[in-house]
Amino acid sequence: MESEMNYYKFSRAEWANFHAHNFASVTDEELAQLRSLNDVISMDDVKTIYSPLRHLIHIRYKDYQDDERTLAQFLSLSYHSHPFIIGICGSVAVGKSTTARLLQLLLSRAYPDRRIQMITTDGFLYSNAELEKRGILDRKGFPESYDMDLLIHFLNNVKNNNGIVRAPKYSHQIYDIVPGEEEVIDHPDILIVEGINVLQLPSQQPIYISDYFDFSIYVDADPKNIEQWYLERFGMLLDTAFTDPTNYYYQYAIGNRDDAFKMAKEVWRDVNLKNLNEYILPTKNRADVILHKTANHLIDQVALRKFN
Ligand SMILES: Nc1ncnc2c1ncn2[C@@H]1O[C@H](COP(=O)(O)OP(=O)(O)O)[C@@H](O)[C@H]1O
Ligand SMILES: CC(C)(COP(=O)(O)O)[C@@H](O)C(=O)NCCC(=O)O
Repeated sequence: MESEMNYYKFSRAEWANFHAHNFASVTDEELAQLRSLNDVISMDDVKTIYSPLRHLIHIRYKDYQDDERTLAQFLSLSYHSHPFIIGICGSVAVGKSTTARLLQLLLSRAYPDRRIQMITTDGFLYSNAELEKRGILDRKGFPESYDMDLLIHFLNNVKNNNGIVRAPKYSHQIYDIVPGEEEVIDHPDILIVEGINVLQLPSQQPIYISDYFDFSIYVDADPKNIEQWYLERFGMLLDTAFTDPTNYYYQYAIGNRDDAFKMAKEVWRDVNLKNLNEYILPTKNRADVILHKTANHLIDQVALRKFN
């Protein structure tokens, strides 16, 4: 069966036609703020791909608010808005956090009086010490390496406006949860949640995390390209680790570079690619929108879900 039969598919050029001219655009200066590591998102991508995407999100956000008002009326309750939650899914190193940051900026520009926050599910990974205790340190990123209970409670608290909501913080530099630091989510109107697991249906819980998402995006690409982006990011992590012995990559940074890359290639093959094929890719068809990237992160196709 064709895996994406429930989607309209558009080439880059076709999708660009849905550009919304009345939306504020971002400046080069603001784009420069977005660049993480080797990130080179172009203005053309913003206009061609992200501007129509933002317009679509605007429509869905409006529908969501209308639905909430209608339900409040039906229940004879006074209307209180609940955060609109956007999920961004895809492989390790496919560009989820970059997409999330870009959307956060675009939505902040579109709704200057609204609070748009973002978070990654990396913070819900068990600490390395806990992974080691469970004997699953080599399974980082796989479903069992996340505290899904904590993630569901986090989403439930945010959705229900239960005060300021805190979450643990993960750092790629120390390759672990950062002790004593936390992410603070303070009554957002829109929350963007990015992570490899946002569309997964965990077997243990009666509630799915996807129940909390009002719009979802899957970032897709050929695994060969993703491997290259993973290795490029690894190279950049090495370059920044030289001067910092507390950095997880320090030993690799001061050692033989070829050996370091050999290790990274093995980790890609044995951990992240495996995780992609077994647990991440099968969730692609739950997304509202699939952004397909080709070489150099160029988005060449956009798929839009037809029926829910
Ligand atoms: N649109 C883009 N253009 C150029 N580089 C990008 C783009 N998106 C991501 N990257 C780069 O690819 C790598 C992985 O991106 P990242 O956002 O960290 O992925 P993820 O959050 O999915 O792990 C990073 O080095 C990042 O700078
Ligand atoms: C923390 C992660 C699970 C999540 O990755 P992200 O999507 O943030 O790139 C991943 O970066 C990771 O550490 N995977 C385990 C194998 C490895 O790359 O070291």
